[in-house]
Amino acid sequence: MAEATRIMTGAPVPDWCDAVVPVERTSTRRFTPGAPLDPTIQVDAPSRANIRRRAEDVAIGDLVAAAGAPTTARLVSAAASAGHATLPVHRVPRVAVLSTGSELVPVGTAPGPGQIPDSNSLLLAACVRDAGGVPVRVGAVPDTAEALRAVLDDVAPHVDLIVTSGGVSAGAFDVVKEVLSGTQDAALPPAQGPSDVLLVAVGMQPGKPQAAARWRGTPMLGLPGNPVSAYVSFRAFVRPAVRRLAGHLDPAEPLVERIAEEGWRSPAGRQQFLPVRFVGDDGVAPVGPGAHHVSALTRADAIAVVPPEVEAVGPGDTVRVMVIA
Ligand SMILES: Nc1nc2c(c(=O)[nH]1)N[C@H]1C(S)=C(S)[C@@H](COP(=O)(O)OP(=O)(O)OC[C@H]3O[C@@H](n4cnc5c(N)ncnc54)[C@H](O)[C@@H]3O)O[C@H]1N2
Ligand code: MOO
Repeated sequence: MAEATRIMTGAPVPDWCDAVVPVERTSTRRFTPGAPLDPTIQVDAPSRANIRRRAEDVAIGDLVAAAGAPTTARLVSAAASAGHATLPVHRVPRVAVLSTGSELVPVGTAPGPGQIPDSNSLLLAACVRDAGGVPVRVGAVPDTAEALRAVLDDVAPHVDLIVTSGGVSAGAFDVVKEVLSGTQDAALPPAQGPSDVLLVAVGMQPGKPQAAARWRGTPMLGLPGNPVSAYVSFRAFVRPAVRRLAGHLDPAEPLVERIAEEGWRSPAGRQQFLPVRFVGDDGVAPVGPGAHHVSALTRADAIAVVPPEVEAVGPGDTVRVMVIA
């Protein structure tokens, strides 16, 4: 003969009880407010059944959230359950995105002769969001040093990173290069202009011309203007920076291995970033002859990253790819 008492889900278990039986498995069937409890339990109660033990989820000293872990809804719940009303977190980085080019018109405005829509500022702003930052989209800035300097002065104090597109190559109007190289600003101290300037040709294709600097102390990355180059450069250089600023401990792009279904050529001495689509379970193939066109990116599932010493990828070769989420 055993004794029983009524208990609701979540209530503390009296210390003389050693099991909990769901009401629908007793002769009472369901609790009715005010009705007397039927004293007869018709089931065998396996010992310890339906009792949640103290610390069975998390014990004192268990790790609930590792440093650098993303503050997901699940992590917030676990921390709250362990009694943490606040957590030390990294601020979501604010990233200014601006395009340079006097040929650019805002998206939605019909381009005249010699003009094109400023697609890069939308592309890069969306990439910043995907990377976990807040984009501050400045839009297009004409190719004059005065205009670019004024915009950089304006945004630098309010953001954690500035990303520009265009104006870093060898043209006559390569304005990012001009203002960073400081030819006109040799006398400006770093607090009023550029410092730590790198204007480089990176051994990659596309994306060869790149710039890195600080503007009035704020980090700045200058990407090439060609839209596919801008996208690939964002994935290679900017996304890891945004993730680092957001507090990720391992901000690098993960590469996964796939098998080339078709072969393609790769430039000697440059790391190739080629838009590819997934084929079958583990294959990839180039998206087509227009891989340097921005519309090709919409058909791509990943970017194949081919090392500089490889001049041709053959069918059946293993290639490493960055997946486009
Ligand atoms: N003499 C040389 N010319 C070029 C070289 C070189 O080494 N020597 N490099 C080539 C490479 S590689 C690239 S990439 C481009 C990059 O040059 P810039 O970063 O200075 O880019 P821009 O000339 O400003 O623009 C290139 C191309 O992309 C279009 N563009 C620019 N911004 C946008 C935007 N916001 N949205 C859409 N499209 C944009 C721009 O109109 C040009 O057609 O230089 C090569 N030349
Ligand atoms: O390397 Mo450029 O970046 O050819 O497109």
